[in-house]
Amino acid sequence: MIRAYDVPAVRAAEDAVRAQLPDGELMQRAADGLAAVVAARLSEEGTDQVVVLAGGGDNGGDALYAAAALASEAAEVVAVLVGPRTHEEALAAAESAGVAVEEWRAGAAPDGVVAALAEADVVVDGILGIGGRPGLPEHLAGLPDLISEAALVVAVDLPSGCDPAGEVRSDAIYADETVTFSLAKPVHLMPATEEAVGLLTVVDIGVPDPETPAVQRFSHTDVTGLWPVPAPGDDKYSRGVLGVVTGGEHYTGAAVLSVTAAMTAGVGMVRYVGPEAPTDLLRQAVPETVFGVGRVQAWLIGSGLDVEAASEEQLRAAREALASELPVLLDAGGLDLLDAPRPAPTLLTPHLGELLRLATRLGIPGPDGGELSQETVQQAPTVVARQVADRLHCTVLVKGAVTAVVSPSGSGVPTFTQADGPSWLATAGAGDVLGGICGALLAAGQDPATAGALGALVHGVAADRANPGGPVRALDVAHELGRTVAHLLRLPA
Ligand SMILES: NC(=O)C1=CN([C@@H]2O[C@H](COP(=O)(O)OP(=O)(O)OC[C@H]3O[C@@H](n4cnc5c(N)ncnc54)[C@H](OP(=O)(O)O)[C@@H]3O)[C@@H](O)[C@H]2O)[C@@H](O)CC1
Ligand SMILES: Nc1ncnc2c1ncn2[C@@H]1O[C@H](COP(=O)(O)OP(=O)(O)O)[C@@H](O)[C@H]1O
Repeated sequence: MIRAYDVPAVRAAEDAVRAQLPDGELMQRAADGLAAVVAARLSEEGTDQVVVLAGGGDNGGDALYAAAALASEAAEVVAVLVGPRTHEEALAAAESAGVAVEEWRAGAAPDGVVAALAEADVVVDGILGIGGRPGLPEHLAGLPDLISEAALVVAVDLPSGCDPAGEVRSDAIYADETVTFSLAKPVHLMPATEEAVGLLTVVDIGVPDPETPAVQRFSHTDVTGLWPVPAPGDDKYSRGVLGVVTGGEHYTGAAVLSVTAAMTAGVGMVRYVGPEAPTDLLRQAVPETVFGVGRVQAWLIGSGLDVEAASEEQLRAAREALASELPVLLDAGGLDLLDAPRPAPTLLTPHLGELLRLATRLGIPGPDGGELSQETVQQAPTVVARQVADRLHCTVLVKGAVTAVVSPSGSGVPTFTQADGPSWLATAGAGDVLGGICGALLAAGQDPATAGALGALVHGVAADRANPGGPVRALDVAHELGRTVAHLLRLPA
């Protein structure tokens, strides 16, 4: 499990440790850890030109002390002071170690800075850390274009410009590697910001984990212990039966994809409710499917379901499921069926377009009070997802390269994010497969947040294993699930 802590919790944990240490010791540990990582990269690459960008806060202090430590490791270290102020002790240490200093506190970049950035092998981004607001300082808007394409960009704590809470996408430095100190922060794991982080390296500076994480991510080794594994006394009913209302006359394949995925992920039994075309197809493709309404432990409703054109039988089954006390997963067209909170566990699995449609239907406004836009949903997907979760008292899984599983405010459940799948997984029907996996987990008794996050993990790993490094089709991902679960269950805890 990877855990990330919000900024107030990080500051409190750091303050408690700092109070026990000599002045400046904690920052020195951070700077030494950062310098060791940069020195290792220089020696791996055989390179030696370093530019350190130092902002006005403690993040700039880390960067300048690291510059001082690197002065003996690199042929040239240039520190560029970009903040309205400078950490004076750290600057003095850098200067006395022989670091060349440039200033770029406003306006266009001075020629010396442009030249240094164009020639740099490694650029250390120490402009803003956890004290940063989203976006780069105005005069640094053009900075990313000045950094040599060939340079390795190492961010201190987080890429400058990123929202430390990871809620909002903004102009930022895109790092190849981010070196953080003892504790991961939401920025490192959230969909709006993770892409800018690159490789995350955690350097231990002796700050213990706070009690409550804000964001969590399952690792492969967490699957053992969470995945429902049958015992000798189990039968198909005790393992969980999933009722499935997916597909229709137009989207027949969605039924095959979702039911195949639920079966290969290990559900005890599937009861499918749908019209003739998907039913005929399922009889051929997944002969173990049972047809018609009956007793189930959870419902999967929606993938490939067009509510306007759905059969009477499907709509009746869906409405009865929503009125029941059973867990329900709503995907795609099924999202149109929920208007108010229900008293049982409910997991919604929209992609960004479906999230916009759903939030708009619920009357959730944009940040300016006007109508919600596609741009807002793209820039702040978890903010919108949380508003939906709060309105409907449900769990919202937002699909994407980084999939986020958001629970209602005040529920005490952290946001889960998973980034396990290759970009090849962005293919038609992949969401139907995810629905089948998460549905199987709900039927086995998992709570919606765990079912969503664990399902996303297994979905991503299966996509990779189905054809490592190359294209995959959704049905191949579904067929890979059984072997993927077996592989993950064999990993040592
Ligand atoms: N605490 C500890 O024990 C340890 C801390 N450590 C390190 O300290 C870092 C946190 O340092 P920090 O608190 O000084 O904040 P930091 O991110 O440097 O920002 C400074 C100032 O920038 C400004 N500003 C913000 N956003 C802006 C924007 N978009 N555009 C323009 N300006 C903006 C804003 O000032 P304002 O504008 O409000 O006057 C803000 O106050 C942390 O990430 C880690 O690297 C380590 O040494 C380990 C021990
Ligand atoms: N760039 C990406 N990298 C990895 N996974 C992705 C990427 N884009 C989308 N996905 C995953 O692919 C699936 C697509 O689902 P969805 O958009 O619902 O497709 P469909 O409706 O065709 O089934 C989701 O699980 C999503 O997380």
